[in-house]
Amino acid sequence: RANGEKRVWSLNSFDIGRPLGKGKFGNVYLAREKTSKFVVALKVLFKRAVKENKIEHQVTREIEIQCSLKHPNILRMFGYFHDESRIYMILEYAPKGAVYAKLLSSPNKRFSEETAGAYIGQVADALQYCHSRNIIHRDIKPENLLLGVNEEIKIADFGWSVRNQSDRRTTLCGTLDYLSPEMILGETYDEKVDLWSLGVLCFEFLVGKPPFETSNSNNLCKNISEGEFKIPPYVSDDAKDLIRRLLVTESKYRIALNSVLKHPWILKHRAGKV
Ligand SMILES: O=C(O)Cn1ncc2ncnc(NCCc3cnc(NC(=O)Nc4cccc(Cl)c4)s3)c21
Repeated sequence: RANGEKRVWSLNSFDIGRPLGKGKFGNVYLAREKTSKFVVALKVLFKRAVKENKIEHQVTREIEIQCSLKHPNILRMFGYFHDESRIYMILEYAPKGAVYAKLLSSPNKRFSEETAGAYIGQVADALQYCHSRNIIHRDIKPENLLLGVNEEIKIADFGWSVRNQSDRRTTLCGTLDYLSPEMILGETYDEKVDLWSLGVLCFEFLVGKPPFETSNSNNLCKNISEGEFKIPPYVSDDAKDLIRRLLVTESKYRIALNSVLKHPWILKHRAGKV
């Protein structure tokens, strides 16, 4: 809209297409806005499920945060609306789907150094943008990364993002693999938790599994808080160096994002090396 006034949306503004993904709180559908023919992804959340899980505050915070973010590597949220039983998020459509699916279908279930380097550089770019706005994502993992029309990374699902204060009230669900030591230990934390997750993501892209994976979960917490991990020999020395600078248990010693963006391994695989 020219003067940016908030348009009021409703379900009959859209033609609904095939389901794109299924979630615990509701599904995502391909959709097309009737007048503009603009294609979007429509995430539907059931109000009852949101209420039962006491995550209304997370949904409102996500909408507030994601509508304010505009970056090529962050999935846009164009708006939202609700009816008596559901909340709808109007999202940018990522035509090349989930990074997670691409990782599973890659040879040896891992990416080449070129692909991994390009993706990690784009995630670092998007995180630098978020942190400059005092926003911590807190849930960086392959499941929350999508791919745009040119295979560019789109960080999605700010359901766990917060403004920069430690908010330990929300019990974290889903995989613990990506949790930083300070979060595991319930200490106060800051945006450096995203750096830890970036290190876990880099490891998983290059190795095909997260660094602290073990059979039973209490060892997992021990391994994470002690930061013990082994990087296989086929990983390049540059990539090993970056992983080791990100997976540092003491958060204040983790490499800063602007140094990540200047790291030799990232510069080598940056598209166009801008
Ligand atoms: O592979 C897929 O995911 C399917 N897919 N394929 C293409 C594609 N293009 C765009 N979006 C897709 N999926 C939606 C991604 C999301 C973005 N933002 C979200 N936010 C959210 O879920 N919030 C939320 C949920 C439950 C509770 C709470 Cl508190 C908050 S989900 C797409």
